[in-house]
Amino acid sequence: MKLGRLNHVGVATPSIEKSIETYRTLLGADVIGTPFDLPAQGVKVCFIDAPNTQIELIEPYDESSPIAGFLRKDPAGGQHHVCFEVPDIDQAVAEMTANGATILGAPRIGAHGTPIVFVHPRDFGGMLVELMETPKEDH
Ligand SMILES: CC[C@H](C(=O)O)C(=O)SCCNC(=O)CCNC(=O)[C@H](O)C(C)(C)COP(=O)(O)OP(=O)(O)OC[C@H]1O[C@@H](n2cnc3c(N)ncnc32)[C@H](O)[C@@H]1OP(=O)(O)O
Ligand SMILES: [Co+2]
Repeated sequence: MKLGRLNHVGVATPSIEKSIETYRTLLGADVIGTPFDLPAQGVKVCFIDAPNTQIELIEPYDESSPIAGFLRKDPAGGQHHVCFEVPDIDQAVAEMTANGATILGAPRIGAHGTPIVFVHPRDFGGMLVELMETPKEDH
């Protein structure tokens, strides 16, 4: 398995619109596209651009969303996960599992249209890690 770039930092928010305003006003940041829903993942998503990575703003799609649970603990939201790219998600899952990591569920399609998985926070000292297969055009 080869660790790829830091694709994004996931930031939970109760309001993507308000967070966009904050990133624009305080950081002069650009928004990539417009917010979009990922019902299967329970989130509304919008990416903030940065030169070498992105901020992934994530808002609960509904009350069953993992982000709704996160906001119940931290109503203002905050840093939720980091996402690293890997060349082959299945190989990464197999190797990490063999090394004792707890992979949360089977790979599914994430916000960039490629397979993703999450690794339990306890494997990384309390940090939720997402692995995302590098888009083919970026190989
Ligand atoms: C997929 C679309 C998009 C993309 O990039 O493509 C996204 O990134 S969507 C992101 C939203 N989706 C997910 O987060 C899916 C993975 N998350 C989960 O499976 C759960 O949220 C899980 C397992 C991390 C926690 O769920 P659980 O119901 O167990 O929540 P608890 O509140 O009971 O927490 C248990 C334990 O984990 C700690 N925890 C929870 N969330 C986080 C977090 N974001 N970062 C770090 N730690 C977290 C929580 O504090 C508890 O710790 P404990 O020591 O047991 O008190
Ligand atoms: Co993510």
